[in-house]
Amino acid sequence: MSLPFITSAPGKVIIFGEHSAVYNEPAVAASVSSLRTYLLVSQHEDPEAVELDFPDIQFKHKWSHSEFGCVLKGEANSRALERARTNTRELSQYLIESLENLHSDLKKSLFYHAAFSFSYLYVCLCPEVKGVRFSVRSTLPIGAGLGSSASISVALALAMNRLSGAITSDRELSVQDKKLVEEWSFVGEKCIHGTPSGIDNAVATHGNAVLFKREMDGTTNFEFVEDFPQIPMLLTYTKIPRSTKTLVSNVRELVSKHPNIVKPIFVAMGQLATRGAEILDSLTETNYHELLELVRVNHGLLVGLGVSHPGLEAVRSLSDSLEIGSTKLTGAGGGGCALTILRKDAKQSALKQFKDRLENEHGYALYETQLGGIGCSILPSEAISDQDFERIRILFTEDFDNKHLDQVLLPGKCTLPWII
Ligand SMILES: Nc1ncnc2c1ncn2[C@@H]1O[C@H](COP(=O)(O)OP(=O)(O)O)[C@@H](O)[C@H]1O
Ligand SMILES: C[C@@](O)(CCOP(=O)(O)O)CC(=O)O
Ligand SMILES: [Mg+2]
Repeated sequence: MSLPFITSAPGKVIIFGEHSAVYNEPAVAASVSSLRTYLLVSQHEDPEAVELDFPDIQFKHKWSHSEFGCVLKGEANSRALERARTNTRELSQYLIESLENLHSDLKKSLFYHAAFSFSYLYVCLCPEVKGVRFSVRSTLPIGAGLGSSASISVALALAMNRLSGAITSDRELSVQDKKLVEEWSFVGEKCIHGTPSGIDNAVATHGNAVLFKREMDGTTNFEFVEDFPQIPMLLTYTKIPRSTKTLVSNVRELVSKHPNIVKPIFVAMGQLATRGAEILDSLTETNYHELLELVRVNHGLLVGLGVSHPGLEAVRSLSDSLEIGSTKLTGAGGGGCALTILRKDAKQSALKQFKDRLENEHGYALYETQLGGIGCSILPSEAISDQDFERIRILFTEDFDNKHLDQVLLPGKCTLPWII
């Protein structure tokens, strides 16, 4: 496999059905193609090194390839690895324990899940690869409910399947390629937050917008919402940190305490998502009002699950009082992002007041971004000149702000010939 090459995957916005998606209810999500994770895979100066650089979270770690011997060598390990490679529906307990030893120095840190997810995919997909550096940069806020965990899992899964030779095309990513990326990025999501539904990594893989459902038997069904309408919306990033893993496990506790109360909430959310997908598939002036209603009801149900936050309620109540539209939390909640679908008759003065107050009184960041667009993509080494590589390498090593990354790398906007 010739180096360097780059993979990329978008973030996402869940429009209807977060949390209930984990309990096999349908959910609707759309990619946010302009907010992405980028992974540069390049030659390492040390031929034995496997290095992981995450400048966005100030994390860098270099392993010597021999350190993975505790997972790769020996009969028992080979059998466990074979099982982990063939059965991706649940994580291999054996691998989890072996990798925990390898990462014992990181166990308590924020970086543990990212390093664990990387190593699990590495030992399963391309364990013989060494003398390589994996550098990750995101224009996507991390831990914000926009699917950064899924986006990095997709970028890693695509890169490692490329390194192993499982994905070779230099023209386009086939349906089979994307199925492989979706399957292994789901493993990456599980390493980061335990019991994902799979909607985040499915959207980050395929792009566009999907009505997604994970069946009881673990298989996934999804239909693309073709020609996803560009609905006027605002994304508010509260910058309130939270962990999807914690929020999802809190909901799990609630449903085990009150199954007869919480399960009907999940069913209602699933109904909401199905109706929402129908409306988005054939949006009209009349059913647009119903879309706003579904957003309002979905948020109320999420509040009932205990996954909102006073900082999110500030956004929701301001959008209500200014009558600009309907707001719901998006992603796991607990902070992170809120999605406001705007009324067609929202007054410009009210919109300006909404943005000014959230930015100046709360310190929130607002994104006016399009939904849908390009999913995972790869820039093969043949498409990267030495001059391009030098410019790109600096983007991954120096502290550049997001717009520099987008100018050079954003698929569909930059001049580089990304394969999608
Ligand atoms: N660019 C990145 N660099 C390193 N780790 C990342 C990056 N993006 C995501 N992660 C991992 O994903 C975790 C956030 O995932 P999660 O809590 O599901 O939030 P969300 O998916 O909403 O962003 C981070 O704590 C980190 O482990
Ligand atoms: C809460 C959930 O429905 C979405 C999590 O989204 P995020 O990691 O907060 O971006 C979990 C899932 O579906 O995997
Ligand atoms: Mg996540």
